[in-house]
Amino acid sequence: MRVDNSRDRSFGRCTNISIRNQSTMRTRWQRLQQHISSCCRWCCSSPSWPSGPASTELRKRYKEMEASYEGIVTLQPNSRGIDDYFIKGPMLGQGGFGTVCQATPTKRAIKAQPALKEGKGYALKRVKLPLRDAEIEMISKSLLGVSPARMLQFLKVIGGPEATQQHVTRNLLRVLEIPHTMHIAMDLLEGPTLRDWMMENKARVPEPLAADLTTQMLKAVHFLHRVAGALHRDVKPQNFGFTQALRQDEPATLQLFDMGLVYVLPEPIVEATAHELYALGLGGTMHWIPPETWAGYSGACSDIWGIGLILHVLLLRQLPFGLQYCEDRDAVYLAVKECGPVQRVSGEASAEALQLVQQLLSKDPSQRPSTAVALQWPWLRTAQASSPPSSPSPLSTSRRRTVAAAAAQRQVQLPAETERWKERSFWHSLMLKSSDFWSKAD
Ligand SMILES: Nc1ncnc2c1ncn2[C@@H]1O[C@H](COP(=O)(O)OP(=O)(O)OP(=O)(O)O)[C@@H](O)[C@H]1O
Repeated sequence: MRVDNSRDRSFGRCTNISIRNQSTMRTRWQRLQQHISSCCRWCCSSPSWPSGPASTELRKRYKEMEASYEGIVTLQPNSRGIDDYFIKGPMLGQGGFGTVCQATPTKRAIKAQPALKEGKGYALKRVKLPLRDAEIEMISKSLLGVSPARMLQFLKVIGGPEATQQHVTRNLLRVLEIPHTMHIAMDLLEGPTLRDWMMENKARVPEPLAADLTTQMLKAVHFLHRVAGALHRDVKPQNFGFTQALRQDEPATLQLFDMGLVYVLPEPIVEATAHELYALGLGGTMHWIPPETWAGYSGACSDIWGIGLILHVLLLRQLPFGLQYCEDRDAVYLAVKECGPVQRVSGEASAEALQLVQQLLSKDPSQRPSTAVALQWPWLRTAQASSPPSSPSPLSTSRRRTVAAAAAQRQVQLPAETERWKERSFWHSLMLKSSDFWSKAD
Protein backbone atom coordinates (compact mmCIF):
# COMPACT_ATOMS: atom_id res chain seq x y z
CA MET A 1 0.00 0.00 0.00
CA ARG A 2 1.25 3.46 -0.83
CA VAL A 3 0.19 6.27 1.44
CA ASP A 4 1.33 9.81 1.98
CA ASN A 5 2.53 11.10 5.28
CA SER A 6 -0.84 12.24 6.47
CA ARG A 7 -0.50 10.00 9.47
CA ASP A 8 2.00 12.37 10.99
CA ARG A 9 1.86 15.87 9.72
CA SER A 10 3.82 17.20 12.65
CA PHE A 11 6.99 16.04 10.96
CA GLY A 12 6.51 18.31 8.03
CA ARG A 13 5.87 17.81 4.37
CA CYS A 14 6.57 14.25 3.36
CA THR A 15 4.64 14.09 0.14
CA ASN A 16 5.51 11.57 -2.54
CA ILE A 17 7.04 9.18 -0.09
CA SER A 18 5.79 5.68 -0.34
CA ILE A 19 5.50 3.79 2.86
CA ARG A 20 5.49 0.04 2.70
CA ASN A 21 2.67 -1.31 4.70
CA GLN A 22 4.21 -3.50 7.32
CA SER A 23 1.40 -3.12 9.77
CA THR A 24 1.89 -6.49 11.37
CA MET A 25 5.52 -5.70 11.92
CA ARG A 26 4.56 -2.32 13.33
CA THR A 27 2.13 -3.81 15.82
CA ARG A 28 4.70 -6.35 16.83
CA TRP A 29 7.30 -3.62 17.16
CA GLN A 30 5.04 -1.48 19.33
CA ARG A 31 4.43 -4.46 21.55
CA LEU A 32 8.14 -5.11 21.72
CA GLN A 33 8.98 -1.53 22.58
CA GLN A 34 7.81 -2.30 26.08
CA HIS A 35 10.75 -4.62 26.32
CA ILE A 36 13.32 -2.33 24.83
CA SER A 37 14.62 -0.85 28.02
CA SER A 38 15.26 -4.26 29.46
CA CYS A 39 17.44 -5.08 26.44
CA CYS A 40 20.26 -3.29 28.15
CA ARG A 41 20.00 -5.59 31.06
CA TRP A 42 20.54 -8.80 29.17
CA CYS A 43 22.08 -11.43 31.32
CA CYS A 44 22.95 -15.03 31.03
CA SER A 45 22.02 -16.12 34.50
CA SER A 46 19.70 -18.80 33.18
CA PRO A 47 21.46 -21.65 31.42
CA SER A 48 18.50 -22.48 29.22
CA TRP A 49 17.69 -21.04 25.85
CA PRO A 50 14.16 -19.64 25.73
CA SER A 51 11.75 -21.97 24.07
CA GLY A 52 9.38 -19.49 22.41
CA PRO A 53 8.76 -19.34 18.67
CA ALA A 54 11.23 -16.52 17.93
CA SER A 55 14.18 -18.25 19.56
CA THR A 56 13.32 -21.60 18.00
CA GLU A 57 13.10 -19.88 14.62
CA LEU A 58 16.38 -18.05 15.19
CA ARG A 59 18.23 -21.24 16.02
CA LYS A 60 16.66 -22.98 13.04
CA ARG A 61 17.69 -20.12 10.75
CA TYR A 62 21.28 -20.20 11.97
CA LYS A 63 21.48 -23.97 11.54
CA GLU A 64 20.13 -23.67 8.01
CA MET A 65 22.54 -20.90 7.12
CA GLU A 66 25.48 -22.67 8.73
CA ALA A 67 24.97 -25.54 6.33
CA SER A 68 25.45 -23.30 3.31
CA TYR A 69 27.74 -20.50 4.48
CA GLU A 70 31.21 -20.73 5.93
CA GLY A 71 30.73 -17.44 7.80
CA ILE A 72 28.45 -19.00 10.44
CA VAL A 73 29.18 -21.47 13.21
CA THR A 74 26.73 -22.57 15.89
CA LEU A 75 28.07 -24.10 19.06
CA GLN A 76 25.89 -26.25 21.29
CA PRO A 77 26.18 -26.04 25.09
CA ASN A 78 28.89 -28.34 26.47
CA SER A 79 30.56 -28.55 23.08
CA ARG A 80 33.38 -26.31 21.87
CA GLY A 81 33.48 -22.70 22.98
CA ILE A 82 34.68 -19.48 21.38
CA ASP A 83 38.16 -20.05 22.85
CA ASP A 84 38.57 -22.93 20.41
CA TYR A 85 38.13 -20.43 17.59
CA PHE A 86 39.94 -17.29 18.74
CA ILE A 87 42.81 -16.35 21.02
CA LYS A 88 41.67 -13.19 22.70
CA GLY A 89 43.87 -10.12 23.08
CA PRO A 90 43.34 -6.64 24.54
CA MET A 91 39.93 -5.02 24.78
CA LEU A 92 39.25 -2.52 22.01
CA GLY A 93 36.00 -1.01 23.09
CA GLN A 94 32.70 -1.40 24.75
CA GLY A 95 29.33 -0.42 23.33
CA GLY A 96 25.89 -0.63 24.80
CA PHE A 97 25.32 -4.03 23.29
CA GLY A 98 28.70 -5.66 23.12
CA THR A 99 32.33 -5.72 24.11
CA VAL A 100 34.98 -5.86 21.44
CA CYS A 101 38.46 -7.29 21.86
CA GLN A 102 41.35 -7.99 19.56
CA ALA A 103 41.69 -11.67 18.66
CA THR A 104 43.63 -14.00 16.41
CA PRO A 105 41.91 -16.96 14.76
CA THR A 106 42.85 -20.54 15.55
CA LYS A 107 43.17 -23.19 12.84
CA ARG A 108 39.61 -24.23 13.60
CA ALA A 109 38.32 -20.71 12.86
CA ILE A 110 40.33 -20.55 9.64
CA LYS A 111 38.91 -23.92 8.61
CA ALA A 112 35.41 -22.54 9.23
CA GLN A 113 36.10 -19.28 7.39
CA PRO A 114 39.11 -19.43 5.03
CA ALA A 115 39.03 -15.65 4.56
CA LEU A 116 40.53 -15.38 8.09
CA LYS A 117 44.33 -15.26 7.99
CA GLU A 118 46.64 -17.06 10.39
CA GLY A 119 48.48 -14.72 12.78
CA LYS A 120 46.42 -11.69 11.76
CA GLY A 121 44.53 -9.65 14.35
CA TYR A 122 40.76 -9.22 14.08
CA ALA A 123 38.15 -7.46 16.16
CA LEU A 124 35.89 -9.90 17.98
CA LYS A 125 32.57 -8.51 19.20
CA ARG A 126 30.74 -10.38 21.92
CA VAL A 127 27.03 -9.74 22.23
CA LYS A 128 24.97 -11.29 24.98
CA LEU A 129 21.69 -12.50 23.60
CA PRO A 130 18.53 -11.79 25.53
CA LEU A 131 16.82 -14.66 27.21
CA ARG A 132 13.29 -13.50 26.71
CA ASP A 133 11.64 -14.64 23.54
CA ALA A 134 10.13 -11.21 22.84
CA GLU A 135 13.57 -9.63 23.01
CA ILE A 136 14.98 -12.25 20.68
CA GLU A 137 12.18 -11.46 18.30
CA MET A 138 13.03 -7.78 18.49
CA ILE A 139 16.74 -8.07 17.86
CA SER A 140 16.20 -10.69 15.18
CA LYS A 141 13.46 -8.70 13.47
CA SER A 142 15.53 -8.29 10.38
CA LEU A 143 16.83 -11.86 10.35
CA LEU A 144 13.38 -13.33 10.79
CA GLY A 145 11.80 -10.87 8.37
CA VAL A 146 13.59 -12.05 5.22
CA SER A 147 14.24 -15.50 3.81
CA PRO A 148 17.36 -17.38 4.92
CA ALA A 149 18.60 -17.17 1.33
CA ARG A 150 18.31 -13.38 1.37
CA MET A 151 19.98 -13.14 4.78
CA LEU A 152 22.84 -15.28 3.48
CA GLN A 153 23.19 -13.03 0.48
CA PHE A 154 23.49 -10.04 2.84
CA LEU A 155 26.05 -11.76 5.10
CA LYS A 156 28.15 -12.77 2.11
CA VAL A 157 28.19 -9.20 0.83
CA ILE A 158 29.27 -7.67 4.15
CA GLY A 159 31.85 -10.44 4.56
CA GLY A 160 33.25 -10.11 1.05
CA PRO A 161 36.23 -8.21 -0.32
CA GLU A 162 34.07 -5.57 -1.99
CA ALA A 163 32.91 -4.36 1.44
CA THR A 164 36.47 -3.35 2.31
CA GLN A 165 36.86 -1.43 -0.93
CA GLN A 166 33.56 0.31 -0.31
CA HIS A 167 34.35 1.57 3.20
CA VAL A 168 32.45 -1.07 5.17
CA THR A 169 34.25 -3.18 7.78
CA ARG A 170 34.00 -6.84 6.77
CA ASN A 171 32.05 -9.13 9.10
CA LEU A 172 33.80 -12.45 8.52
CA LEU A 173 32.54 -15.00 10.99
CA ARG A 174 29.55 -15.25 13.31
CA VAL A 175 29.79 -17.76 16.12
CA LEU A 176 26.51 -18.36 17.92
CA GLU A 177 27.28 -19.90 21.28
CA ILE A 178 23.99 -21.42 22.33
CA PRO A 179 22.30 -20.40 24.55
CA HIS A 180 23.46 -16.91 25.21
CA THR A 181 26.23 -15.33 23.18
CA MET A 182 26.89 -14.19 19.63
CA HIS A 183 30.46 -13.45 18.56
CA ILE A 184 31.20 -11.53 15.39
CA ALA A 185 34.72 -11.49 13.95
CA MET A 186 35.43 -8.37 11.91
CA ASP A 187 38.39 -6.76 10.25
CA LEU A 188 40.36 -4.78 12.79
CA LEU A 189 40.25 -1.01 12.60
CA GLU A 190 43.67 0.17 13.72
CA GLY A 191 42.93 3.87 13.72
CA PRO A 192 40.62 5.89 15.97
CA THR A 193 36.87 6.11 15.53
CA LEU A 194 35.66 9.26 13.82
CA ARG A 195 34.21 10.35 17.17
CA ASP A 196 37.56 10.03 18.95
CA TRP A 197 39.28 11.87 16.14
CA MET A 198 36.68 14.66 16.20
CA MET A 199 37.05 14.98 19.95
CA GLU A 200 40.80 15.35 19.74
CA ASN A 201 40.77 17.81 16.85
CA LYS A 202 39.13 20.93 18.12
CA ALA A 203 39.66 23.03 15.00
CA ARG A 204 37.16 23.12 12.20
CA VAL A 205 38.01 20.58 9.53
CA PRO A 206 39.29 22.09 6.26
CA GLU A 207 36.72 21.74 3.50
CA PRO A 208 38.80 19.44 1.24
CA LEU A 209 39.16 16.99 4.14
CA ALA A 210 35.50 17.32 5.16
CA ALA A 211 34.54 16.60 1.53
CA ASP A 212 36.84 13.56 1.43
CA LEU A 213 35.45 12.12 4.68
CA THR A 214 31.87 12.80 3.56
CA THR A 215 32.51 11.03 0.26
CA GLN A 216 33.85 7.99 2.11
CA MET A 217 30.83 7.93 4.45
CA LEU A 218 28.44 8.24 1.51
CA LYS A 219 30.21 5.41 -0.32
CA ALA A 220 29.87 3.15 2.73
CA VAL A 221 26.17 3.84 3.10
CA HIS A 222 25.67 3.58 -0.67
CA PHE A 223 27.24 0.11 -0.63
CA LEU A 224 25.07 -0.95 2.28
CA HIS A 225 21.90 0.30 0.55
CA ARG A 226 22.57 -0.63 -3.05
CA VAL A 227 24.69 -3.75 -2.86
CA ALA A 228 24.09 -5.33 0.56
CA GLY A 229 20.45 -4.15 0.54
CA ALA A 230 20.15 -2.94 4.11
CA LEU A 231 19.50 0.16 6.18
CA HIS A 232 22.13 0.97 8.81
CA ARG A 233 19.85 2.91 11.20
CA ASP A 234 22.63 4.15 13.47
CA VAL A 235 24.83 6.47 11.40
CA LYS A 236 26.95 8.49 13.84
CA PRO A 237 30.66 9.32 14.31
CA GLN A 238 31.00 6.50 16.84
CA ASN A 239 30.28 3.99 14.08
CA PHE A 240 32.94 5.11 11.59
CA GLY A 241 36.57 4.21 12.17
CA PHE A 242 39.91 4.71 10.42
CA THR A 243 41.45 1.51 9.11
CA GLN A 244 45.00 2.58 10.00
CA ALA A 245 46.69 4.73 12.60
CA LEU A 246 46.66 8.28 11.23
CA ARG A 247 49.93 9.61 9.93
CA GLN A 248 50.73 13.10 8.74
CA ASP A 249 50.32 13.52 4.99
CA GLU A 250 48.98 10.03 4.43
CA PRO A 251 45.45 9.59 3.16
CA ALA A 252 43.14 7.94 5.67
CA THR A 253 40.49 5.36 4.95
CA LEU A 254 37.27 5.53 6.87
CA GLN A 255 34.99 2.52 7.32
CA LEU A 256 31.48 2.04 8.62
CA PHE A 257 31.25 -0.65 11.27
CA ASP A 258 28.70 -1.78 13.88
CA MET A 259 25.87 -3.48 12.05
CA GLY A 260 23.94 -3.88 15.31
CA LEU A 261 20.79 -2.08 14.14
CA VAL A 262 21.02 -3.02 10.47
CA TYR A 263 17.71 -3.86 8.82
CA VAL A 264 18.03 -6.20 5.86
CA LEU A 265 15.53 -5.42 3.12
CA PRO A 266 14.01 -7.97 0.76
CA GLU A 267 15.88 -6.30 -2.10
CA PRO A 268 18.70 -3.80 -2.46
CA ILE A 269 17.73 -0.14 -2.74
CA VAL A 270 17.61 1.38 -6.22
CA GLU A 271 17.07 5.03 -7.08
CA ALA A 272 13.31 4.45 -7.36
CA THR A 273 13.13 3.07 -3.79
CA ALA A 274 15.67 5.41 -2.22
CA HIS A 275 12.91 7.44 -0.59
CA GLU A 276 10.65 4.61 0.54
CA LEU A 277 10.01 4.47 4.24
CA TYR A 278 9.40 1.33 6.29
CA ALA A 279 7.50 1.14 9.56
CA LEU A 280 10.40 -0.05 11.68
CA GLY A 281 9.64 1.92 14.83
CA LEU A 282 12.02 4.09 16.78
CA GLY A 283 15.68 3.12 16.80
CA GLY A 284 19.17 4.59 16.79
CA THR A 285 21.16 6.87 19.06
CA MET A 286 19.36 9.86 20.53
CA HIS A 287 20.96 12.93 18.93
CA TRP A 288 21.40 11.23 15.55
CA ILE A 289 17.80 10.10 14.95
CA PRO A 290 16.10 11.74 11.94
CA PRO A 291 12.61 13.31 12.12
CA GLU A 292 10.77 10.48 10.36
CA THR A 293 12.32 7.84 12.63
CA TRP A 294 10.93 9.67 15.67
CA ALA A 295 7.58 9.10 13.95
CA GLY A 296 8.36 5.38 13.56
CA TYR A 297 9.57 5.25 9.96
CA SER A 298 12.99 4.67 8.46
CA GLY A 299 14.37 4.32 4.99
CA ALA A 300 17.56 4.79 3.03
CA CYS A 301 17.07 8.56 3.28
CA SER A 302 17.16 8.26 7.10
CA ASP A 303 20.81 7.14 6.95
CA ILE A 304 21.55 10.30 4.95
CA TRP A 305 20.46 12.46 7.92
CA GLY A 306 23.29 11.06 10.08
CA ILE A 307 25.86 11.92 7.42
CA GLY A 308 24.41 15.45 7.25
CA LEU A 309 24.82 15.85 11.01
CA ILE A 310 28.41 14.61 10.89
CA LEU A 311 29.25 16.98 8.04
CA HIS A 312 27.70 19.85 10.01
CA VAL A 313 29.93 19.02 12.99
CA LEU A 314 33.02 18.67 10.78
CA LEU A 315 32.44 22.08 9.20
CA LEU A 316 30.99 24.07 12.07
CA ARG A 317 32.06 22.23 15.24
CA GLN A 318 28.51 21.98 16.51
CA LEU A 319 25.31 20.08 15.96
CA PRO A 320 22.49 21.96 14.21
CA PHE A 321 19.01 22.77 15.56
CA GLY A 322 20.38 23.43 19.04
CA LEU A 323 20.86 19.69 19.49
CA GLN A 324 23.96 20.24 21.55
CA TYR A 325 21.79 21.88 24.21
CA CYS A 326 19.57 18.82 24.46
CA GLU A 327 20.33 16.51 27.32
CA ASP A 328 17.31 14.26 27.30
CA ARG A 329 15.08 12.45 24.92
CA ASP A 330 12.19 14.95 25.05
CA ALA A 331 14.49 17.87 24.29
CA VAL A 332 16.06 16.08 21.32
CA TYR A 333 12.64 15.06 20.03
CA LEU A 334 11.38 18.65 20.20
CA ALA A 335 14.52 20.08 18.59
CA VAL A 336 14.18 17.72 15.63
CA LYS A 337 10.41 18.07 15.42
CA GLU A 338 10.62 21.86 15.30
CA CYS A 339 13.71 22.05 13.10
CA GLY A 340 13.71 24.28 10.06
CA PRO A 341 16.35 24.53 7.36
CA VAL A 342 19.94 24.58 8.61
CA GLN A 343 20.90 28.18 9.26
CA ARG A 344 23.79 29.59 7.31
CA VAL A 345 26.51 30.94 9.54
CA SER A 346 28.31 33.37 7.30
CA GLY A 347 32.04 33.12 7.04
CA GLU A 348 32.24 29.71 8.74
CA ALA A 349 31.90 27.47 5.71
CA SER A 350 31.47 28.04 2.02
CA ALA A 351 27.99 28.50 0.59
CA GLU A 352 28.50 25.36 -1.52
CA ALA A 353 29.37 23.22 1.50
CA LEU A 354 26.40 24.56 3.46
CA GLN A 355 24.10 23.88 0.55
CA LEU A 356 24.97 20.18 0.75
CA VAL A 357 24.51 20.19 4.54
CA GLN A 358 21.11 21.81 4.11
CA GLN A 359 20.04 19.18 1.58
CA LEU A 360 21.30 16.24 3.64
CA LEU A 361 19.45 17.66 6.64
CA SER A 362 16.13 18.33 4.92
CA LYS A 363 13.41 17.70 7.44
CA ASP A 364 11.33 16.13 4.71
CA PRO A 365 13.14 12.87 3.85
CA SER A 366 11.90 12.97 0.27
CA GLN A 367 13.94 16.14 -0.21
CA ARG A 368 17.21 14.55 0.92
CA PRO A 369 19.47 13.41 -1.91
CA SER A 370 19.98 9.66 -2.24
CA THR A 371 23.53 8.38 -1.80
CA ALA A 372 23.88 8.19 -5.60
CA VAL A 373 22.83 11.82 -6.04
CA ALA A 374 24.85 13.08 -3.05
CA LEU A 375 28.00 11.37 -4.35
CA GLN A 376 27.71 13.49 -7.51
CA TRP A 377 27.35 16.72 -5.52
CA PRO A 378 29.59 19.37 -7.12
CA TRP A 379 31.06 20.60 -3.80
CA LEU A 380 32.38 17.12 -2.97
CA ARG A 381 34.33 17.12 -6.20
CA THR A 382 35.46 20.75 -6.32
CA ALA A 383 36.48 20.87 -2.65
CA GLN A 384 38.68 17.80 -3.02
CA ALA A 385 40.15 19.04 -6.29
CA SER A 386 40.76 22.56 -4.97
CA SER A 387 43.79 21.72 -2.83
CA PRO A 388 46.38 18.98 -2.47
CA PRO A 389 44.95 15.89 -0.77
CA SER A 390 44.78 16.55 2.95
CA SER A 391 44.81 13.93 5.66
CA PRO A 392 43.33 13.91 9.14
CA SER A 393 45.93 14.87 11.70
CA PRO A 394 47.22 11.96 13.77
CA LEU A 395 46.08 11.49 17.33
CA SER A 396 48.62 12.13 20.01
CA THR A 397 48.14 8.80 21.74
CA SER A 398 48.95 5.18 20.93
CA ARG A 399 48.61 4.14 17.30
CA ARG A 400 46.86 0.94 18.03
CA ARG A 401 43.69 1.61 19.84
CA THR A 402 43.06 -0.17 23.06
CA VAL A 403 40.46 0.70 25.64
CA ALA A 404 43.14 2.36 27.72
CA ALA A 405 44.31 4.47 24.80
CA ALA A 406 40.79 5.45 23.82
CA ALA A 407 39.90 6.28 27.40
CA ALA A 408 43.08 8.30 27.76
CA GLN A 409 42.20 10.24 24.63
CA ARG A 410 38.76 10.96 25.98
CA GLN A 411 40.06 12.00 29.37
CA VAL A 412 42.48 14.41 27.84
CA GLN A 413 39.95 15.81 25.47
CA LEU A 414 36.78 16.07 27.50
CA PRO A 415 36.29 19.74 28.38
CA ALA A 416 36.97 20.64 32.00
CA GLU A 417 34.11 21.30 34.40
CA THR A 418 34.70 25.02 34.18
CA GLU A 419 34.09 25.15 30.46
CA ARG A 420 30.79 26.15 28.99
CA TRP A 421 27.87 23.80 29.48
CA LYS A 422 27.08 24.05 25.80
CA GLU A 423 30.38 22.50 24.87
CA ARG A 424 30.19 19.87 27.57
CA SER A 425 26.79 18.70 26.42
CA PHE A 426 27.98 18.64 22.83
CA TRP A 427 30.75 16.23 23.75
CA HIS A 428 28.29 14.33 25.89
CA SER A 429 26.12 13.78 22.81
CA LEU A 430 29.09 12.30 21.01
CA MET A 431 29.71 9.87 23.85
CA LEU A 432 26.20 8.45 23.93
CA LYS A 433 25.57 4.86 22.93
CA SER A 434 22.46 3.55 21.27
CA SER A 435 21.65 1.63 24.44
CA ASP A 436 21.80 4.83 26.55
CA PHE A 437 18.86 6.00 24.57
CA TRP A 438 16.88 2.86 25.10
CA SER A 439 17.64 2.70 28.77
CA LYS A 440 16.15 6.17 29.08
CA ALA A 441 13.10 5.28 27.00
CA ASP A 442 9.78 5.16 28.77
N1 LIG B 1 36.23 -3.63 13.85
C1 LIG B 1 36.66 -2.97 14.91
N2 LIG B 1 37.96 -2.65 15.06
C2 LIG B 1 38.40 -1.97 16.14
N3 LIG B 1 37.61 -1.55 17.14
C3 LIG B 1 36.30 -1.85 17.07
C4 LIG B 1 35.75 -2.56 15.96
N4 LIG B 1 34.43 -2.70 16.16
C5 LIG B 1 34.16 -2.09 17.34
N5 LIG B 1 35.26 -1.58 17.89
C6 LIG B 1 35.36 -0.83 19.16
O1 LIG B 1 34.40 -1.31 20.07
C7 LIG B 1 33.48 -0.26 20.43
C8 LIG B 1 32.09 -0.82 20.60
O2 LIG B 1 31.69 -1.44 19.38
P1 LIG B 1 30.24 -1.27 18.77
O3 LIG B 1 29.98 0.17 18.49
O4 LIG B 1 30.14 -2.20 17.62
O5 LIG B 1 29.33 -1.73 19.99
P2 LIG B 1 27.81 -1.46 20.24
O6 LIG B 1 27.48 -2.19 21.50
O7 LIG B 1 27.01 -1.83 19.04
O8 LIG B 1 27.79 0.12 20.44
P3 LIG B 1 26.59 1.16 20.46
O9 LIG B 1 25.89 0.98 21.76
O10 LIG B 1 27.28 2.50 20.35
O11 LIG B 1 25.74 0.89 19.26
C9 LIG B 1 33.60 0.76 19.32
O12 LIG B 1 33.29 2.05 19.74
C10 LIG B 1 35.05 0.64 18.92
O13 LIG B 1 35.86 1.41 19.78
